[in-house]
Amino acid sequence: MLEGKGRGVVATRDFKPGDVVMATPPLALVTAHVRQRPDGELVVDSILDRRLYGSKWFSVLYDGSARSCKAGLSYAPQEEAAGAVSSEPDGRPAAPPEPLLASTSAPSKAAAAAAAPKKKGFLASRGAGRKGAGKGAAGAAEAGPAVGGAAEGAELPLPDRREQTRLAKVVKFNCFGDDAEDLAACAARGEEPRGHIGLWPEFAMLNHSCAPNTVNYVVAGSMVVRAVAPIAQGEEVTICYLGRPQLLPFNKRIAILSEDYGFECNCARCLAEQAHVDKLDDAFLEFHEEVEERLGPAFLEARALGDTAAVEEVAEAVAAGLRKLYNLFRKTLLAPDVRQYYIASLYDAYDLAFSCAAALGRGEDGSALQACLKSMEVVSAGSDLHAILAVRHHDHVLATHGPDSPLTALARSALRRAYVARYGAVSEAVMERLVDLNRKLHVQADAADAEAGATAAEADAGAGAGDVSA
Ligand SMILES: C[S@@+](CC[C@H](N)C(=O)[O-])C[C@H]1O[C@@H](n2cnc3c(N)ncnc32)[C@H](O)[C@@H]1O
Repeated sequence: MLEGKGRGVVATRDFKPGDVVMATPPLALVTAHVRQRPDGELVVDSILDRRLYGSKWFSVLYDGSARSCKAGLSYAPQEEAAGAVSSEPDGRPAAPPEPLLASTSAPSKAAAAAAAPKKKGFLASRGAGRKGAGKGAAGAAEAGPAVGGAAEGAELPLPDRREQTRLAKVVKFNCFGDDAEDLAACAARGEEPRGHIGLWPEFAMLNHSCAPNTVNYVVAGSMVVRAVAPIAQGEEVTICYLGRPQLLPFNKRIAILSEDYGFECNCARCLAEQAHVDKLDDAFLEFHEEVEERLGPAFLEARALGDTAAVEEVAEAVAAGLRKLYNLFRKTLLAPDVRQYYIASLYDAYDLAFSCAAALGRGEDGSALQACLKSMEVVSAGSDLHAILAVRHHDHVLATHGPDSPLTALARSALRRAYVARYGAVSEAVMERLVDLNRKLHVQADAADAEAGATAAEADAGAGAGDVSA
């Protein structure tokens, strides 16, 4: 039990960055094609179909009520024989269930009715926060039989409506999903990455921080949680529930966590940002709004129209806003760690600076890259974005300063730190392979971005809307 948080996970020994803190199989798992994230209701259906609600986990997992957060857990990790997953006491299948493909199952009426409204509340809907997360079923090509799971529970009667409602809430508050596994690692293993959503009960015991000390992702159906900072014995192990919104200012993060998860975030980052915002004279929150509501949409429109002058205007406004805030940071003598939290919460502004530089054909924006990379190290170490930004930053510094520069050596160390946090202490050869795959991924993503811009511009030109030069 942790003050104000219900139950949580506490380290029973010291961990260093890259160490695996937890690797645990799912109780239920639904997969889909890459870039699609199945709906959480399919997890409810999978649990009902396979009679997995017989698991003891359903009597102890958080269901949104304060009472359920206090239920005692008699969980003791099983001694694992040669890595086998043993299970019987908690009703978990002896082997991880075969994932149910989203395309094989249409939600049952009962479960759909019982499931909570499809809003953002599924932990999964925030996942690792990639753009374009799809909901709903996968393409049929992958369809396969829904097998495995709960043969031993097949005699269980279906739960009544009230119990089904609770089950849907347990899924809502405890499941996790993403629109892909780690793309580079999948490519290295020759696997097709897949969108997924599932319930990993031990993992669901982890509480949230906006600057967590671990990163998590799915490997072959299991949830892997890796330390991204030193974790001392007795310290709480935290994950981030937010995905991409993790990079928003504290007021937005707090609102999402309160609305979707019903708690007030008191993590070190939220407290630090909140405590200092008065000193910044509202300039920080106003600039963020300006980027979100005016400059971001103006950039997209200008890029689609190929209006270079308008892109330039946006670039200048973003640069001026960031300069002004830096001066304020300096004047108000924000401590470096607090300043770093603010910089992380200005991620969208740096992202826009990148996009403007790319649309104007200027290549990488070195200072924006550095700020983004530092932000990742501080609040989102080991994330997929961290791995990609570390490569971009390294390649930019190498191209600008050459292989013998001390700056290139520093960039190389930052790259190594990112890869250790995400993939563990892998050999140089494996790291090189992963770096190369991530490099290709970001080149592809940039090309797709540019193409999207060009397509929009062509559509506009077709409608007689203007000059397509970008
Ligand atoms: C997936 S559960 C995590 C485990 C939970 N503490 C329990 O006892 O089952 C998510 C819920 O834990 C609580 N929680 C998680 N992180 C928290 C935090 N940083 N501060 C307060 N409550 C938190 C909230 O009630 C949240 O909805």
